[in-house]
Amino acid sequence: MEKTRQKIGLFFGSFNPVHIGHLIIANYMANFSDLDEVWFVVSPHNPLKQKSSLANMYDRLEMVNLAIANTPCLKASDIEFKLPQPSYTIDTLTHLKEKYPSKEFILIMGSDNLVSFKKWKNYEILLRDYNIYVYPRPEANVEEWETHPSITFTTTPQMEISSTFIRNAIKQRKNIRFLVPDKVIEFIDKKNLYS
Ligand SMILES: Nc1ncnc2c1ncn2[C@@H]1O[C@H](COP(=O)(O)OP(=O)(O)OP(=O)(O)O)[C@@H](O)[C@H]1O
Ligand SMILES: O=C(O)c1ccc[n+]([C@@H]2O[C@H](COP(=O)([O-])O)[C@@H](O)[C@H]2O)c1
Repeated sequence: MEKTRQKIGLFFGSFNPVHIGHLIIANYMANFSDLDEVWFVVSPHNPLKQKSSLANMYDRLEMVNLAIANTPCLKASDIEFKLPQPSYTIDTLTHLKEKYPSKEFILIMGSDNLVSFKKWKNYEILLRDYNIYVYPRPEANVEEWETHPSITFTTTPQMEISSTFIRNAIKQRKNIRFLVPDKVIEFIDKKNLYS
């Protein structure tokens, strides 16, 4: 019997650091959609973001790995570490498609990303060649994309925190337990990150 292509959802981010907002989305998509796996693609440098208070990419990758340990449907990818920076999603997807020809890659993004999507490099090609699963984020007006054939809107539980909030909380010596997995907190403490 012919095996269907494995469907991989790609969740791109700085993960500076990874938090339960990211983890809830990734695990939900891997379990409650037609995706087989979700890969966290750690971006060394987001083309639309400032570099200040950005932890080293290897530390960010390690924090993702600690967070998803023992969860086979979730993986971390360092594919962008070897590509020219800043990392443009279209280039990463082209590279992944060549490296894993038997897999189908689907982009996962929050509706907030869709609002600024026209600023992304070659966004028309992205839409032509890939499917995108969009999950809801607050106050994002995505009306113009609602009937696009490459875009599927999903429902996911929402947890409104951000890495910025976590970094600020650490700076103010607040307790971030339950917002970030314990193993990641231990790593942040050990490496003295964001303080
Ligand atoms: N609480 C959350 N729930 C769902 N998605 C989120 C949440 N926080 C961030 N995301 C999304 O996850 C992806 C990766 O996020 P990123 O690493 O930039 O984290 P962030 O929390 O938005 O970071 P920062 O506060 O540093 O800008 C982005 O597409 C972002 O929109
Ligand atoms: O390819 C682009 O032009 C592009 C522009 C902005 C963002 N991205 C990707 O989207 C990811 C999430 O973006 P953000 O701003 O929500 O953190 C980021 O890590 C990049 O991989 C990609």
